[in-house]
Amino acid sequence: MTETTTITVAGAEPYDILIGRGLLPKIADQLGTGVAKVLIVHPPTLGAKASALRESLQGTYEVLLAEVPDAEDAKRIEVAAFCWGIMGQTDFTRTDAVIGLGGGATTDIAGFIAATWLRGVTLIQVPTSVLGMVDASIGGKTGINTAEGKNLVGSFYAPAAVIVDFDTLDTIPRNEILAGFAEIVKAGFIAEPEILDIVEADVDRVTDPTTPEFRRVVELAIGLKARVVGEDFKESGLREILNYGHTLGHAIEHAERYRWRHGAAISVGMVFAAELARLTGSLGDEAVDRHRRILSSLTLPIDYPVGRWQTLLATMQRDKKSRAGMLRFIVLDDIAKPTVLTAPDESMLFLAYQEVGV
Ligand SMILES: NC(=O)c1ccc[n+]([C@@H]2O[C@H](COP(=O)([O-])OP(=O)(O)OC[C@H]3O[C@@H](n4cnc5c(N)ncnc54)[C@H](O)[C@@H]3O)[C@@H](O)[C@H]2O)c1
Ligand SMILES: O=C(O)C(=O)C[C@@H](O)[C@H](O)[C@H](O)COP(=O)(O)O
Ligand SMILES: [Zn+2]
Repeated sequence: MTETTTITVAGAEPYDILIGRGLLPKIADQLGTGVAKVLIVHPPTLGAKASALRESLQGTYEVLLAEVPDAEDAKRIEVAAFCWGIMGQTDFTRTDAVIGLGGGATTDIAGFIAATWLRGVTLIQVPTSVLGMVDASIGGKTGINTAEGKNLVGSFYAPAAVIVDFDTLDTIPRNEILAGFAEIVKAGFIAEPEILDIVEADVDRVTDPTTPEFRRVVELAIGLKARVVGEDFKESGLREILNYGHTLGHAIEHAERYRWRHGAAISVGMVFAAELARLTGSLGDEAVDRHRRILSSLTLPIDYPVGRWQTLLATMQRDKKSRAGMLRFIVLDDIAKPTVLTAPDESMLFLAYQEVGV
């Protein structure tokens, strides 16, 4: 029997994150009373798990399935409209509930339709990827992409519960585990250096979901995310630290038409942010090299073609952290000392980019 860890996210409407194994039967407890219909939003890869979940809830609830496209292809307005269509045709009311079952892209679109249908219905997030477990399913950032950029439309909408069940990882491809580690390592660099030590000690053990090392780093990353979003739900300050590596990372995802994994793109983005901090004099060589060593040990990319700079710069201008046309980056003064760098000189940005450029 595996122990269940419960982490509560503070805020106007606090909610629990349950972490462990064999937790899917607990979903019914989290739905509360008064729910009649449940819509499970899932990608094709999670079809069998969605059907099993439907079986377990059927009888108590009327369970509907919305199969959405895989990965980033789900984060489109047409997919939201498809889900709203199902809800409209089945008289889905304000007391019904949405379950997001899948990776971060699925939980982002599931959150978005729950936030917008009738201006908000109950949402339970059931992440099935490492990245979804440690980051995307927590904190209520929901959203879709537009032609101009990533996550440009969305809302802050907290789930009623997050169920992190490691049993759901039994089908996850190895490369998706490693992509998820980019966000775990991000948590290490911005606030939880113990994560970095554990990854450095044995990368094979820490990336094996059956080991205590895996559980430890996942719980550290979840704990950090829960603390940060509990304090600053709408990203008016502290929450920006969770965007470490994302300014360039999102621009790379957009430039690559989402063929790059989110974790891979922010891996390059973190090395870029580290190089930027080295150029401003706030981060030493060893800390920058540590970024490269750790991310490479996870087989994550640490460079990108140098000729794409102008395209990336144009996309970065639309980043949500920009203010009055000024670019802002999360950088480190040291490991676990994140800060905001506002309007760095364009020549310095290009110099930092050349350091990651190939
Ligand atoms: N809302 C937030 O706070 C937040 C935070 C971080 C990332 N995100 C978003 O999350 C997304 C990235 O998340 P992701 O890496 O989980 O991507 P994803 O949802 O695309 O999942 C990655 C791949 O793994 C597959 N998969 C997931 N679980 C599986 C399982 N158990 N078995 C087999 N296959 C499985 C998916 O079908 C997909 O092909 C991006 O869109 C990113 O912007 C959001
Ligand atoms: O929760 C947050 O806040 C984050 O920034 C977490 C990021 O890992 C995540 O990718 C998020 O979706 C990025 O947000 P955005 O506001 O830059 O779109
Ligand atoms: Zn991210």
